[in-house]
Amino acid sequence: MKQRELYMAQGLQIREMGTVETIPTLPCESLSDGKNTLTKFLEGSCLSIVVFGASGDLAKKKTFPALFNLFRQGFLPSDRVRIFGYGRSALTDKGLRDRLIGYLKPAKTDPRKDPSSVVKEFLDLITYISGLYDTVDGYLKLEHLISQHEDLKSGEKGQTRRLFYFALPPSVYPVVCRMIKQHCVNKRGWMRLVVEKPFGKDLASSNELSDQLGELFTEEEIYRIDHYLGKEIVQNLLVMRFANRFFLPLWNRDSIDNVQIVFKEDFGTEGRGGYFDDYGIIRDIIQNHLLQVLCLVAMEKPVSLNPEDIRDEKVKVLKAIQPIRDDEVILGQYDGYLADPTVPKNSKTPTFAAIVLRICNERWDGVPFVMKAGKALDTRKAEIRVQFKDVPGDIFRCQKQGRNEFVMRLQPSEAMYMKLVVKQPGLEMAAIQSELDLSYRERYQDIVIPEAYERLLLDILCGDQQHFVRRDELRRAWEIFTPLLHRIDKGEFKPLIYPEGSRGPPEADRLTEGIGYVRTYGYVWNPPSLKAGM
Ligand SMILES: NC(=O)C1=CN([C@@H]2O[C@H](COP(=O)(O)OP(=O)(O)OC[C@H]3O[C@@H](n4cnc5c(N)ncnc54)[C@H](OP(=O)(O)O)[C@@H]3O)[C@@H](O)[C@H]2O)C=CC1
Ligand SMILES: O=C1O[C@H](COP(=O)(O)O)[C@@H](O)[C@H](O)[C@H]1O
Repeated sequence: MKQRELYMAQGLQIREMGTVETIPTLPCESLSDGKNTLTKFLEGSCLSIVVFGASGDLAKKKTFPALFNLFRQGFLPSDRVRIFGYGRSALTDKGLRDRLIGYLKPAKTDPRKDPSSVVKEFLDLITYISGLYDTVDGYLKLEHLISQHEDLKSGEKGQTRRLFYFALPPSVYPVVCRMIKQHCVNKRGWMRLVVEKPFGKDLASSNELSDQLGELFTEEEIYRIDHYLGKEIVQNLLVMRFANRFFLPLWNRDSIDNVQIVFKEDFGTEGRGGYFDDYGIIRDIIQNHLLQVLCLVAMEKPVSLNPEDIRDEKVKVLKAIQPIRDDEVILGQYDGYLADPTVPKNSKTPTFAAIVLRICNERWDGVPFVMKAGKALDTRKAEIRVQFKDVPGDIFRCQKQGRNEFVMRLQPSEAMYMKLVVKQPGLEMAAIQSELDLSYRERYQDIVIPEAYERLLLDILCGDQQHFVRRDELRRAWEIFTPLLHRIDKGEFKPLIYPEGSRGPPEADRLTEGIGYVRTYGYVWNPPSLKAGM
């Protein structure tokens, strides 16, 4: 059972006419076929979680905090779970725990009296193993400690579960996989491997990595994590699109003019310049996070909620994407990027890109999808903006007001809102633009939205691969971008320099206007959820 099912079990909080009322929810089928229930999950056998690269940035900022959140909600019972951090760094258990403590935030609503005791209980579950990735010793020690834990909790013959999380640079994946296969295979239950993006640098390297992993482990054992698939609004796309009658006839080329999928960060590479410069914004954000979002925006209705049926539909969208046109690519690099000491002085790596993707199928032919991502821009946000066509026979002359738009804001402050034209209140018969707003912070005041990693880790424990990238999806995603990436790598496209804190190169705005996007002028809506302190 997932957090959403827990909410259902508890009864939704609804607010009406200023009152708060709890209504029992109607019996509701699990949102995903074959998903394990909480009972089944909690009754599960003993669990060992191994975090490779435990000393690193991702581990401390995302992996361990997500595990902590699952722990404090009761998903990782301390009588069955042990967490092993593994890395080359010479750390002790205490050394690792001290590193993590500042990143573990007990929720204000935690039922336990002393939040620091929850943190301590969690930290006590962690053992650190210092070892190399390519030699046997560390893995033998790891296997010994896991087996010891399993024997203690499950007896010598009981079922066990092993989860290996790769918070590591992908270059190390193959050797770690080989070592796990040789020394740490679970002979008494399942084992699952979680690998982080980037899965390769281009089609060839990604295929090679997939082959290397595929020789050792089955597709069912490999979870390619893309944390955008764990974000609330991204998970809502499927429900929003296919459970609402009024979207069904509109969601196509007849009504939609263009779609923008945008990622902006208001800070630069911040010490990750060494990694970033090798990859650039297309490999870091567009080829994975934004493309996954595009799939969910554009795919056909799957025949069921079975993860394979959903991923089949995503692959079909990817297969229908046309080669990228040179005149539909704008690259940028922020002024100041080269000042990062970890970035080579003559780097031409793009920190900004706007790219038009075109899907050649019956639903989307002629509708441009603009993928825009950049670092060191004017704001931090990620959103999907669907712009509708002009109303034919415009008797109110409302086209001057701007077009209908449906915006899904992934962050900050999750929201979905519709920009539409209404009568200006008053005596005059005038049309003005307004909005219908579902700001999550206002609407779901008592609900804490889970972090993406927390949700995805729970999916892994439940064996649900719906929100993970399948091998054929990955291959097709690289096929789309590899020709462009190779030409960028050869220096055939030069990034335009843009000031830090700006919207990016003005050429990108001209590109979006060129493909038909009409900006709304004279009216800026400031959603309440953004005013409230983000
Ligand atoms: N940081 C982030 O915000 C995000 C990261 N990712 C992905 O997660 C993975 C880990 O990222 P992150 O934690 O930032 O990476 P780090 O650079 O912090 O590396 C993690 C750990 O891996 C070990 N390591 C680093 N370089 C090497 C190397 N060349 N050979 C062997 N071991 C090495 C180090 O541990 P030790 O020396 O102790 O062994 C290090 O602490 C990467 O694939 C990254 O792309 C994905 C999304 C976001
Ligand atoms: O994968 C990555 O994502 C982060 C942005 O994640 P978000 O959840 O904060 O939107 C980005 O900063 C990083 O460069 C990239 O590797």
